[in-house]
Amino acid sequence: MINGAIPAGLLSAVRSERPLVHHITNSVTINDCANITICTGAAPVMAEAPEEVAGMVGAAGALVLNIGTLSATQVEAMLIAGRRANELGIPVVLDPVGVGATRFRTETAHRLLDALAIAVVKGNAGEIGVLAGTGGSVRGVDSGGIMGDPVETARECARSTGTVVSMTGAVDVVTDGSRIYLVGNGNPMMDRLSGTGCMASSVTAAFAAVADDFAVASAAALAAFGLAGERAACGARGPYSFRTALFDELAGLAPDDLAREARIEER
Ligand SMILES: Nc1ncnc2c1ncn2[C@@H]1O[C@H](COP(=O)(O)OP(=O)(O)O)[C@@H](O)[C@H]1O
Ligand SMILES: Cc1ncsc1CCOP(=O)(O)O
Ligand SMILES: [Mg+2]
Repeated sequence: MINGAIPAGLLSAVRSERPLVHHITNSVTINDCANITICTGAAPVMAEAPEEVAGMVGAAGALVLNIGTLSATQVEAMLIAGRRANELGIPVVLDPVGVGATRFRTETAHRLLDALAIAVVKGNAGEIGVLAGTGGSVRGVDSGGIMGDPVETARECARSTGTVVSMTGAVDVVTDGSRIYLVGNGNPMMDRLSGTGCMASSVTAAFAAVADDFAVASAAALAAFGLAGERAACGARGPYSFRTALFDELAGLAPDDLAREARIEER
């Protein structure tokens, strides 16, 4: 297990620095992403007009590119914002929502990975399997699973893309291609809501904004989000009361709680 003081320190840093997290994201979960960013302790802004994204990202601590409801104009905006973020050294988190489901999504994900220095790719197992080229299936935005070993899939994706890969699931796998972190926090209720994957990217970006090590930041973010999910599940009557509790529990999560209850195993 990695020492809980590490994720706890990052959560404290998010709360004290309150970084701005610029999102170019989908129209389904955009409000959830804004609010989970606030509950983490950071500040969200959603801006996607090509005319303003370079200006906006200049004030940000991290940039999220989420391809959930893509359009050609959004791709243009992602490239402009991503290039400016790279010039300024601002970490970029790519959420390749539904990659593999259509040619447009797959081509766009590869185009972003080729054109930009992406710090973290955060996706579900199917999405990471597609990007790794090792076999993954995606139906709509849902993972249909992967061929082979999850750790090897994530590692291959990290190596082929040159990014930190954060692959979510019952146990999250985070790797930079050499180090492997397995995050055990979370609850199956998180899989019964649309948007928990997108929110995981927002939380990851908030942590990346205050970190130098994006693999550790990604694992810490998933531990914090997963721990909020564990606590939220306790009193929930179903997916929607769980959803409300998920925001409340993350907002109320103290760094000391995370220090004690984060379950991040280094392989
Ligand atoms: N069965 C599960 N047990 C615990 N946590 C889960 C489970 N399924 C998903 N999660 C958590 O829910 C979040 C979203 O993951 P996932 O469902 O894989 O993403 P997506 O919504 O992109 O398909 C992650 O933080 C992950 O750890
Ligand atoms: C349902 C849906 N359709 C396009 S984007 C989106 C949300 C996907 O969110 P998540 O991957 O976090 O469940
Ligand atoms: Mg997703």
